[in-house]
Amino acid sequence: MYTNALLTDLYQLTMMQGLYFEGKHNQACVFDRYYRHNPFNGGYTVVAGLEHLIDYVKNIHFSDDDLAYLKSTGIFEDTFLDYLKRFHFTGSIYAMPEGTVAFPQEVLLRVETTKDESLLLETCMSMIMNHESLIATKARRVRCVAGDDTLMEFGLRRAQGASAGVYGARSAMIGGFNGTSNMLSGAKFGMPVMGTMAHSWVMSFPTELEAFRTYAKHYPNSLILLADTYNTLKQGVPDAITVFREMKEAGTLPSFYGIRLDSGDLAYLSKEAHKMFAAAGFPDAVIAASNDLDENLIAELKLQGCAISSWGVGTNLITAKDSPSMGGVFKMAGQYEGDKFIPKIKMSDNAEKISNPGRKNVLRIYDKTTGKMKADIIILEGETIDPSKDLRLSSDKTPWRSRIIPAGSFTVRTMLQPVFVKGELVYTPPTLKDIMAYADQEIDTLWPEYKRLVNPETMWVQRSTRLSELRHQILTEEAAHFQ
Ligand SMILES: Nc1ncnc2c1ncn2[C@@H]1O[C@H](COP(=O)(O)OP(=O)(O)OP(=O)(O)O)[C@@H](O)[C@H]1O
Ligand SMILES: O=P(O)(O)OC[C@H]1O[C@H](OP(=O)(O)OP(=O)(O)O)[C@H](O)[C@@H]1O
Ligand SMILES: O=C(O)c1cccnc1
Repeated sequence: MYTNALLTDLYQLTMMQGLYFEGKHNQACVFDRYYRHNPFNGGYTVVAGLEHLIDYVKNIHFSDDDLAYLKSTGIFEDTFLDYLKRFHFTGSIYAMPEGTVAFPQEVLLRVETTKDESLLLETCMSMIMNHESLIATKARRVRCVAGDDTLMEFGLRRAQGASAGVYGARSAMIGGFNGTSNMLSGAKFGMPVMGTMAHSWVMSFPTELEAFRTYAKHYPNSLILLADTYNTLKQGVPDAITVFREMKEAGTLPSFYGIRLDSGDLAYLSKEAHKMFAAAGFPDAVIAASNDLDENLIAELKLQGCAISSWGVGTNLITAKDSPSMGGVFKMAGQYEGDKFIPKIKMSDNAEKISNPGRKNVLRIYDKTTGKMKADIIILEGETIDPSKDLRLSSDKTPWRSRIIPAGSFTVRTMLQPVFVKGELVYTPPTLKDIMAYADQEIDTLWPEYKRLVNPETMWVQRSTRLSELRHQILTEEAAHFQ
């Protein structure tokens, strides 16, 4: 059987082999994972994927089949393959917990291990965290406009593969969805599964009314009838009312019942349907909607006064259609030469792309009274901020915008938590329920200005003075080589 050890790019393995023969594969180093822009032109990113990542790192090893395949390529030598037989993760990983809100340039995850382990992990680690954070962020944008409405993830059939569907559904929960139609996600992650019926069910019976009655007979407690197969207002809603009335008379009408609309003008149809339900004595009939929805359309439908309180969101969420990739990167921040740690940067003509050197963490500053976030400061590990002293925020990018946060008015939180230490898993992943509750609290730490869909405020993120100085010093030294 092939394993996830092969879920990587060829160049990682060729570099690993090269370093092995150069005797450098065991060199200790530090890599950071961060991203440069929030997806969807948004004001934040919701971190997700850590549980998946832990599972991947814990289990990483090369099977006999993996090794046989590597040999068959003709690229890898037996001595290196022998070494890979014993490969497992021996390093340390520090990460922001799933559900955390994060911002560009911040270290979301720091890996301290050997060169070869860092190389092997990079591709899969980036894939997992980029994908799951992207979908969790999209879902959170939907939640932010949906208020307390029910959000159902319906995307599996349009997902780009099984893994994207399964882990995407989990990420949607971290972003604030209530459930999914995806059964494997439900089974694997203990998520609530939800669903209605397809047009094919309605079309399988001589009449829509018969289709509704039969469904109600089998599923009297979960009764959302698809009302748009033929004519929503002239037939679908009246047929639904007939079934609700029959159930009410029989004393079997459940507390949660209603219809789903999947085409036409969802605002108009939902308002008309609600009026018809109310006139028939069913004012609490739920109106669910689906049809290529996303956060923008839901916001627009709400502006139009729609009577929808349950939303099925598929394609646009599971594929993150309007921002389909997250550009998170994994860059070396330093390496040990003997016992000495040498911080490193990746140079670029584009100032934004120059990486931050050193072993870093992120300190988050909250207003003590409101609990809202004020800023993030990227620090060199070990640096502290004393909340009993004034804090001066001053970015080296925009020094003229400096400001003081008065002593005693703020709290400080360290964002990266130890996950693996020297190969040992030291972190107990929270349950999905706990992650969801934490993710809700996290988004509440942002003022609405950071959450709006269009042109949100940019969170204040700066380097500490020591980090800025170190970066400047390395940049100056590197630049001197090209004078
Ligand atoms: N009131 C509305 N305002 C804005 N967009 C809407 C409104 N009602 C529906 N939409 C959206 O417009 C898009 C097109 O919907 P429409 O039902 O016209 O096309 P359709 O999906 O091709 O329908 P059908 O299944 O009948 O062919 C969908 O994304 C839908 O969610
Ligand atoms: O529109 P999305 O956000 O992607 O949500 C999922 C869609 O999948 C279903 O349609 P489909 O036409 O695949 O099947 P159906 O016959 O059940 O309507 C459902 O009715 C939604 O329209
Ligand atoms: O249960 C539903 O209504 C459903 C599930 C998947 C896709 N579309 C709709």
